Amino acid sequence: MKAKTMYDNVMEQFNQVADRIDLNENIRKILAITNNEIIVHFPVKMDNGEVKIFTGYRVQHNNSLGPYKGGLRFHPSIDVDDAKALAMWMTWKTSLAGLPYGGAKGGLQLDPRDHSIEELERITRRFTFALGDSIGPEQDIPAPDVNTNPQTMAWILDTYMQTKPPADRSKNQHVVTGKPTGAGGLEGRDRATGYGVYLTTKLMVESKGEKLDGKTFILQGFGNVGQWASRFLTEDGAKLLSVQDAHATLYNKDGINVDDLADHSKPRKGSIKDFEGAEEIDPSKFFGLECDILIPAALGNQITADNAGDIKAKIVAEGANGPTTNDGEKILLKNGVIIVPDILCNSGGVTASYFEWLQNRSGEIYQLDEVMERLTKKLTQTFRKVEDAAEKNQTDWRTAAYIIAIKRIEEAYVQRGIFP
Ligand SMILES: NC(=O)C1=CN([C@@H]2O[C@H](COP(=O)(O)OP(=O)(O)OC[C@H]3O[C@@H](n4cnc5c(N)ncnc54)[C@H](O)[C@@H]3O)[C@@H](O)[C@H]2O)C=CC1
Ligand SMILES: O=C(O)CCC(=O)C(=O)O
Repeated sequence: MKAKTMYDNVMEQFNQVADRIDLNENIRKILAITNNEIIVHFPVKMDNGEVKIFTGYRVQHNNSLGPYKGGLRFHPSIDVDDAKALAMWMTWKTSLAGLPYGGAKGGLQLDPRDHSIEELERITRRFTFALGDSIGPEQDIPAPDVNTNPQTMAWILDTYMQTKPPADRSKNQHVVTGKPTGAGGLEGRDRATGYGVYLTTKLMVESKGEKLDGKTFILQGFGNVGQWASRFLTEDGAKLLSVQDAHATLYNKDGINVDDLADHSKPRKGSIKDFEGAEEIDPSKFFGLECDILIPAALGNQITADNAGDIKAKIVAEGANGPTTNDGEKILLKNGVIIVPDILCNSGGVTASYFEWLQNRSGEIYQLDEVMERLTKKLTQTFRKVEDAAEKNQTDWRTAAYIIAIKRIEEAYVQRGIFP
């Protein structure tokens, strides 16, 4: 049987909740489709003079609550189906967080490790040009995701601005978020997603009447999200036993030092391989390691029916988007594992992006301490909303989060008088 894709999973999740809340039939039809699926092909000259054709995607799922919002990833596996799933998750995430945004996602089918920095800049600029006014500060606002970063956002901003008349250029700073701070970015956006993973994990541990201090965790993905999440968690007393990335799986029963591992991986294009502060183990052992908390912070479809039964952790905190398949989730829930769902767990990133967008729109500059304070308040509120909905509906946390997110969109359509 063909394995389910991320899109199959997100549709199944949506349909289950739509049935459960008896979602208005017309709104159900709208939310089941993506508004726009943009595919662009464009040529770029490589360093050796050869011209290569690249394929880029931007899928805009729904904008009933505000402009489309979501990241861009550069990865060989991204295709229109993945972008559709990731865009839908963004719609639920922004709605759950109470932000004035819809959902989008996109990216380029390439491996950045195959390109020089100069090639990546030319590719990003041509991609931006090809997207044209499909993106825009009040239309669709990209942000970093897998293998993209503040530099990528700065190239997009600069290219987009050049397509506008000189007098209008500075009005377009909020066409992307996650920019470098010198180019209008927000202090704290770099750590915001990882901070949210940390905070929601801590709140979940505490809601079980326990303390984070002394808990052990294992981490998949040591990029932006994984590094910041593990830094905050270890600073608050948790112990990092194992890290897996695309290149290696590390283990140390006495704990892995996050800053040392970050210093090791930085000059190695992000790879954790050959780190001396831990032993390298067989990657297939990772999910079955003894620990209290598992944090998937890499790609989707990692926890499946094949490995969910091995998982010893009692909490799975989804830093990644869509890391758990629906079949994997059923096994986890049956085994009493609590899942902090992606649309809650990793929503610190888009919440901070909203602060960045507001900062650019208002001409203000927010300080790091006020950003972290606002982020903490907003994430805690969202966490409590999901906790209450899980209790009230006697259901798991993902279903509870979806109920809140989808009902908010339904309410918007109904109040606008479209589908009474
Ligand atoms: N950057 C952000 O602000 C946000 C990111 N996310 C999600 O978090 C996840 C990670 O994103 P970032 O940290 O930004 O990406 P990143 O590009 O900084 O890091 C990705 C990490 O995943 C690892 N990885 C890739 N393939 C793997 C594999 N097959 N097995 C194990 N590890 C693998 C890489 O080696 C790297 O350590 C993604 O699912 C992304 O959609 C969610 C919300 C916001
Ligand atoms: O910061 C943003 O706008 C979106 C980040 C993102 O792609 C995500 O939350 O999955």
